[in-house]
Amino acid sequence: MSLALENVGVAFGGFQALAGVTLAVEPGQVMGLIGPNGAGKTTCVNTLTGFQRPTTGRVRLEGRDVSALAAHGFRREGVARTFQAGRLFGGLDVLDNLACTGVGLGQRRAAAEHEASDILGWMGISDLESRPAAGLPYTDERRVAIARALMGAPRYLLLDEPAAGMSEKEAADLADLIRRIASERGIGCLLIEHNVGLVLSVCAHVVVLDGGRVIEAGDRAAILASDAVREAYFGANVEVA
Ligand SMILES: Nc1ncnc2c1ncn2[C@@H]1O[C@H](COP(=O)(O)OP(=O)(O)OP(=O)(O)O)[C@@H](O)[C@H]1O
Repeated sequence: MSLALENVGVAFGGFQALAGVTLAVEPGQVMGLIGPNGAGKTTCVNTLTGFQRPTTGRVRLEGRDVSALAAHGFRREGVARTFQAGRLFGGLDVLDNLACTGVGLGQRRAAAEHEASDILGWMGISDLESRPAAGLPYTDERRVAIARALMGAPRYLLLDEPAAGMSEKEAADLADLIRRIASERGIGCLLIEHNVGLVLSVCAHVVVLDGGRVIEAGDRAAILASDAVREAYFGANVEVA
């Protein structure tokens, strides 16, 4: 069981954003995806969620070829994501932001509200229920976007830079939440982050992209020991403590 890219290439005109990328997100685990600016991380997430079609290769969900599925099809099949910007409905309160997603997934309104309330409670942010989304502080907006992605019990959750702009304490709390999403809800998570320390603290397995290619994959120790990773981030011949 996995959500996987199989030898995927993505070209934008003549520009090859991804080339021969193979990776798999497994249920109940948090996988990290790191790499310098422009490495192709967001393009990977877009391809794994139907926002971008692969030019070559395949996207597989539990073994099925879903390369041609549209984004709403991925969501209905249990693949949820968050965006770099929260993308909440500013005019609605927090509960309705979640409930709308449930209704969009085919739930009745009352069931959607019930699930929304449960998720906010599970995350410890029930106090936000009736707050208008437009007025939320940045960190709360991020947390609500994650809560909304949990509607409909997805099997996979792809998080695109969820800790951007957070303090160290807020990022540590977020790390705890992501661990709980995987361990308590059994969801397979893919975490894209510029905060490499956060990724290494949360993820058992990390994939490193550079120039649209996978240059390293492995556990924390393998990533820290990799010359290819050091070179991609800091240039050749730089010692990193
Ligand atoms: N729609 C597009 N059209 C043309 N080029 C694109 C498009 N989307 C992404 N690219 C290019 O593809 C490359 C990979 O972009 P992507 O956003 O996936 O990288 P990233 O690793 O997420 O970068 P960052 O860390 O800066 O967000 C970049 O050079 C980017 O400019």
